Amino acid sequence: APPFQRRQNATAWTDQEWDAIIVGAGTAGIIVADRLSEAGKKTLLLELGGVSYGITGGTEKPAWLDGTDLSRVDVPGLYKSIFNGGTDLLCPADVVNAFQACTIGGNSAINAGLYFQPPASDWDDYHPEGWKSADVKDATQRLLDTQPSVTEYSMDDQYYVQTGYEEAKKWLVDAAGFSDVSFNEEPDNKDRVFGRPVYNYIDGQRGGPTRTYLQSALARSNFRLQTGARVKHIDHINGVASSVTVEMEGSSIKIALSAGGRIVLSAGAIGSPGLLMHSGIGPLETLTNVSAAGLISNNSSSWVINPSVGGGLFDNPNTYIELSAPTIQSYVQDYNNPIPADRDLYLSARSGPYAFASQTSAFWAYMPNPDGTKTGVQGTIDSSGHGEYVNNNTITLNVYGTSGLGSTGRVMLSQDGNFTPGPSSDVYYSDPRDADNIAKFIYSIFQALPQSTPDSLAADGLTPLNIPQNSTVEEIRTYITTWSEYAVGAVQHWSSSCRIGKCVDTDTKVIGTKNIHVIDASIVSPLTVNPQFGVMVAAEKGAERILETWKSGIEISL
Ligand SMILES: Cc1cc2nc3c(=O)[nH]c(=O)nc-3n(C[C@H](O)[C@H](O)[C@H](O)COP(=O)(O)OP(=O)(O)OC[C@H]3O[C@@H](n4cnc5c(N)ncnc54)[C@H](O)[C@@H]3O)c2cc1C
Repeated sequence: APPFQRRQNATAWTDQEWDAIIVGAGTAGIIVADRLSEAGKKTLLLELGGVSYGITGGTEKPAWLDGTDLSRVDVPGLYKSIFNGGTDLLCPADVVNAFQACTIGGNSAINAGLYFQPPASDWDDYHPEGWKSADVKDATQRLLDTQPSVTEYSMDDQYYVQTGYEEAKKWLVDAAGFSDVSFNEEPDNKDRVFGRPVYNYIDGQRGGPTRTYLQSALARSNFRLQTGARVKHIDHINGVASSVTVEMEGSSIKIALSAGGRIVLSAGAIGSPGLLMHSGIGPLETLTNVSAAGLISNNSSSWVINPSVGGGLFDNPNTYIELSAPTIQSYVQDYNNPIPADRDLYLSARSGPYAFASQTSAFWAYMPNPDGTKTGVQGTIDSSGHGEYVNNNTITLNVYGTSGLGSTGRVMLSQDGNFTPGPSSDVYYSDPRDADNIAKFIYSIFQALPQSTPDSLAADGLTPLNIPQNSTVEEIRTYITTWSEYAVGAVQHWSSSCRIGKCVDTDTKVIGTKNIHVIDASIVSPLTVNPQFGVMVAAEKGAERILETWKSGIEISL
């Protein structure tokens, strides 16, 4: 049994009634469960996956970690190896049609750990009253107090693998005029800024809610984490939930809520809308289709019709730009066979190239729109090439579109009879303005590079290999919107599919229901930065809202 089973509430948990049932021990779910259990609520956290970090009992690891208490999850430098498969950490195919983690910590157990505080404008411009930057200020502070953001991740305070950083700085700061900033000191400044990435690592290892919030929750006797428990649907009548139906080891069981109890879905931006739809909560047409297959247990007269469930699904459109310079020395962290000196530096001192996920710099800008709005763009520079461009002098710049984009899709259920939730095909570039803005941005920063072509590389400075430096805006636009190994790939930053003010109210309660909440990436609008920091703020704020409405004695009766 994993070590955590010793402390928590362990007796006959399936026969008990719970004040709060949280579905998904991921990035947001762990935080919500910790805060509700801290407030005295009897809290059950259900996770379909299993162990991940060494601290949870995770043992998946390369041989060079044998004899340590680390799993692959703990070592930041093993981040990219997740894309090679062969792991129990990822979601089974019938859970979500996307590349996502199903394990303790959710995607925070497999992500790169980039941990950027969203600028205040993300809350002020894109979220409703009650969720403006002033409203989430305390939640943000609680988050930072529990899980700091760090720029110095290598425990010896050195930076490694820096040739790409140096060249990028020459390009963007010296030639293009971006400001060189410390992102943690100026989180609100995201217009033409360049700097070193910041991460949620702790003492040279992966951090995140599993290392922080989950540990405090596990020390409480009114809390239980149950792994291997897949929630199939919520049992409710007209939005008043009484239990959840869970599949465990092949059998189906019902776990009951206590009177006045709450269900919180934290199954991720694809999973949570999917679970609502499977429970008879969502757009009428979807419910009708699922129901025709016999998959919704409650009668149509007790459904909750909410057309915004699954609507507005967002992911960053991205393009890889391969960049070469004579001064660049690329670096790839190897899963099985690290360079011995780098391995020893990590094992003995949590330092060196394995102490980070290989992003050496990041930058942001906004593109102004004629209607006064602005479209965010982000660049992240990695330590090695990609695809066909993997020689020693090559690094990869990943350019994303971020906040203010117009393109969104929705969570759809598969038509193969399983009704597996996944993204619709119009997530990327369905609004032509997005591709225009991103192409114009790439064009503008290319103007600050030395003149070069892929066949005649610049003698000094960076040469783009897959998109020529002298491309026109139109050529860049075509490149970024045409599928290739470098363009129109999913970043897997799914969000915004059950937004605050549309799908859930400002207390995170699903509109039309009495005691069913969603708190995860679903409720957050597209952010200027990588999503996890904002998702964690939403978890702190969402838990605060739930406790507030609980305190004020809003009665829930059947
Ligand atoms: C490869 C990768 C790299 C990334 N890198 C970064 C990064 O560096 N920085 C950043 O900010 N963001 C990054 N992201 C995105 C970020 O990790 C996610 O946006 C964030 O973790 C989402 O949190 P969440 O709480 O919404 O869901 P998740 O963390 O996905 O949690 C959902 C949980 O619910 C569980 N679950 C789902 N369905 C059920 C069910 N039916 N029953 C029980 N449990 C269920 C899942 O197993 C999972 O544990 C990355 C994502 C990926 C995939």
